[in-house]
Amino acid sequence: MPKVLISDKLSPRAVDIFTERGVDVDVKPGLSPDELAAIIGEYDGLAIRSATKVTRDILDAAPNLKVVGRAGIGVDNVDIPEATKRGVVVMNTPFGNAVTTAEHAITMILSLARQIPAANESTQAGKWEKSRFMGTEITGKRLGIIGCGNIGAIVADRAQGLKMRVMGYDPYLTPENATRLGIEKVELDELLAQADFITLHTPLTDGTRNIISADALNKTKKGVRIVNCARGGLVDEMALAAALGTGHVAGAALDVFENEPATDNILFGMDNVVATPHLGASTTEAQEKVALQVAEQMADFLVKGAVTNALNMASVSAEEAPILKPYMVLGRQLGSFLGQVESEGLQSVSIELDGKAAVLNPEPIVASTLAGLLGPVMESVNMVNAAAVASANGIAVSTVRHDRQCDYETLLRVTIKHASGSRTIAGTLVGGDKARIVEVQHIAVESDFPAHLLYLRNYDKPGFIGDLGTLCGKYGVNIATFHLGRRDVGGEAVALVEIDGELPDSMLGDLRALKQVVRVDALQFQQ
Ligand SMILES: NC(=O)C1=CN([C@@H]2O[C@H](COP(=O)(O)OP(=O)(O)OC[C@H]3O[C@@H](n4cnc5c(N)ncnc54)[C@H](O)[C@@H]3O)[C@@H](O)[C@H]2O)C=CC1
Ligand SMILES: O=C(O)C(=O)COP(=O)(O)O
Repeated sequence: MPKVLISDKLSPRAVDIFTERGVDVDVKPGLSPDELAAIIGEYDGLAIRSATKVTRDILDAAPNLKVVGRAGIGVDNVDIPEATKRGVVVMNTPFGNAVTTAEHAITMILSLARQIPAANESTQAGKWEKSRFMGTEITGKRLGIIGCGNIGAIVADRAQGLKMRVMGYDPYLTPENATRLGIEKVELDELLAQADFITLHTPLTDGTRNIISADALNKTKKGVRIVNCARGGLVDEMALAAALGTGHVAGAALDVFENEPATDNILFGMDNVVATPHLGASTTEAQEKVALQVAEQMADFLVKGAVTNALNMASVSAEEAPILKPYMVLGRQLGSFLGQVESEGLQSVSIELDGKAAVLNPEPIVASTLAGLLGPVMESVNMVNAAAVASANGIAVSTVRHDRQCDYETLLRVTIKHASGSRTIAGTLVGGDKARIVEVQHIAVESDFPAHLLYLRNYDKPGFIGDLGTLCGKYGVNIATFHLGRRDVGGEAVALVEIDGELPDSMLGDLRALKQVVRVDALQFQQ
């Protein structure tokens, strides 16, 4: 039974879902990095929020880890490139807390406009400072949204309800979507120059880090108010503190900080700052949704092979997973055949899909084929990282889905080009789910993918089968099945010989010495 660790505070619904779906689960929030590293080795899955940092060190200590599930949106606390290298799927729940976070941003805008937190504190202290807390109306004010994705779009909708004029900066926002969302699409400088309120809703990436820098703040309108419910690193905190100090920025509301937990920060204690402890996603409703969703996604992956909302792998739905599985196995075995025969100097691989295979989601089939192909040569290659490993090694990958008449209900052909030539193999599914070779080097020959298979290239000359049989007898190797194919009479031929057990090394030399034999490979296939 797969085993998952929940290392942050998740709704208990997650535990119920894991258990119902056949996954063992331990709940240990608040572990230090060392404590997590000490136990992560025993788990197949890790469910987190933003507190757990899934660093390279944690991944190094997690040889059995297959999936990291983020109950939430931002995954900047996960080293995704390192996870991908190790074949660990990283998934998030991209929608579950979006509404709640957008509501927090709107709350922050209103809190700033009317100085609610400071007014509350003063009033409860018995001061009644009515004239100190003069506010600003938001109706008709310009709201600049940086990042108009899920959350930004919801903020735009709610802000329009409050009669704000909304403009947005997002390089990936199409003019059509901007019109649909009622957002005036502008460049960053224009937004900075015109907005009365600026709210940030981008992920933290190299492209967005410090997007609100000292320079950007210099371009803003005097009296601007800034809201950040996205990620701490988006705003240069020193520059913001300086701009608040001079009064150029009238107020800032921050849910997220450069260093979290933020127990000490240059912005704390300033009059015009509202701060919350990364509460954007913290409502009962949102936490139920993300916990339930992450547990469903992780359990479906670990138990059924379904991939949903993965950031480093193509999606495979729970319905698709059982349909795709035999095709993925066929791809893996065909890839493995070629990878075992030709491991050096791979330049390109082409994967052709015919018949039923051509109408399926090709990405998982291609990923599985690449994993089979590269597995014999490179350590720790799997479906998650195979495409990245191929690309990192300069291997060009192409996929062709044929829409044509085909002799087989399904045909998958894998062709590799390498330093000294090319190789190709094709296979089908017998009875809908049993992988079978039907061609090697364009020579028709049929075989399953048994645990031990001898692949011989020979010349079609009398005596070959007798010599092979004699050698098998001499070494005590039992032949289970024997398949022959040839290009033409007396010409190039292929033999695929299933044997019971491993081929003795010394027999390989004797086989290669047979006069009709061009090459021999002893192949093994995962069953
Ligand atoms: N405070 C909290 O508790 C929460 C914070 N978040 C944060 O909010 C962020 C946004 O979440 P979603 O809207 O769901 O993500 P999303 O992926 O739907 O939207 C992000 C948008 O940012 C845009 N973007 C990317 N680079 C940009 C750039 N350089 N300039 C302007 N726009 C850029 C993208 O095109 C995209 O439209 C998350 O990445 C997460 O860090 C999310 C949930 C809760
Ligand atoms: O979903 C996100 O990106 C968040 O920032 C929410 O963080 P949390 O799950 O509350 O630690």
